[in-house]
Amino acid sequence: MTTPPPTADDLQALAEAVNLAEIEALGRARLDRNALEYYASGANDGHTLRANREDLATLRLRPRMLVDVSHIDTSAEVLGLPLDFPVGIAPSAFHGLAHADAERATARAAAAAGSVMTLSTFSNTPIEEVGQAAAGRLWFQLYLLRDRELSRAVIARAEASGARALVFTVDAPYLGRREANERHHFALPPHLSAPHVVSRAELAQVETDTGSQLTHYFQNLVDKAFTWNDLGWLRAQTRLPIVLKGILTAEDAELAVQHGCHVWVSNHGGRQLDTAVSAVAALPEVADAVAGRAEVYLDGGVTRGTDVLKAVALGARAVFLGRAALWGLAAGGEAGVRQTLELLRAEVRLALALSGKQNLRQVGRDLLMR
Ligand SMILES: Cc1cc2nc3c(=O)[nH]c(=O)nc-3n(C[C@H](O)[C@H](O)[C@H](O)COP(=O)(O)O)c2cc1C
Ligand SMILES: CCCCC(=O)C(=O)O
Repeated sequence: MTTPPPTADDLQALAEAVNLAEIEALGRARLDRNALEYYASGANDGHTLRANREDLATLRLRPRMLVDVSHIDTSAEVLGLPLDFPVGIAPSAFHGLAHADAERATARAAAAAGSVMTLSTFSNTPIEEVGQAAAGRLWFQLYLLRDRELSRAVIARAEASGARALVFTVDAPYLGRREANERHHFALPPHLSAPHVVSRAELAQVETDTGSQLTHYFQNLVDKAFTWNDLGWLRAQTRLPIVLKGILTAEDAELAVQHGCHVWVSNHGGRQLDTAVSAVAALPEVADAVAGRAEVYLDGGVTRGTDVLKAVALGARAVFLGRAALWGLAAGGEAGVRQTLELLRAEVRLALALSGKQNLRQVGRDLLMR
């Protein structure tokens, strides 16, 4: 099914939304079951999905008073790219389920907000088009395919399209079991495809009567044997910085740094190994292990300016939005993602001021209760 374009009333409701939770409700209401369950689901019982948010919310702040906060600077930098505030878009598959403009809309919103978009290997839009829309504010997420030649071709296309980093996802050799998608046989609607990896004709041949089309399709495409020893191969394919997405332990953070990579703390939005540690709970040990030798980012459960500050306090240079961006896209296309980012930017600014901080460089672990 195609999600109908947002009406004038939808866009009015979006413009009046005061927080990301309201945009989420608007976005959810516009999606059919197939799309909604795909976006919303976590693996199995959803413990990690919930823990990402709960653990962010329960961390307590230690604000300082009587600081001159008449000027607040929210700016940040990721791999040399200046950001207006420390929030980017995490890679997520299939933006075409939310809006006809799909990844182009998300990219335009990220560019307009001074953010950065990470395009998924499983996008519905070819990277060449997204690169144009992102105006230099683009990273590319790589799933390493068993077909190494196809992987090489995709990496070359990402470079040629202006991507500034390769985000290599390491937590999904197999797709976690999102049981709602299995129960209701998730499938990409016929008007959508995944142009980096597979043709619509191939997709149509995937068996769906036994579960999620996605699971079958993914399991066949992705390389499950890739290890730390193979990273040299990947390094040789690109001159872009490599970010390993899905790191949750000090041990793997150390290996990532030894292999010349940056570190993205994530449990894939609770969609992979259920009961894995929440992203924010994993962040301190990862940041300590990295010890300034590489950049550290986080995603998972970020919906508030205070969430952003807490991640920065624990060592993240920036955080990334997964579902929040998708809800915005569903609620109102480019305008919805833009509104999501602008609300969050304002919250980051206010949270800094009320914490007695003028900029992100002043945000450290002393902002948090032990
Ligand atoms: C619908 C959906 C699709 C996703 N697709 C991808 C993907 O293609 N590649 C990837 O590395 N991560 C993917 N992720 C994980 C996100 O990049 C991110 O880690 C996660 O959504 C962050 O959690 P949050 O949704 O609570 O912000 C996806 C997440 C969702 C919700
Ligand atoms: C087949 C695309 C997989 C996308 C993904 O990573 C997810 O759904 O979490």
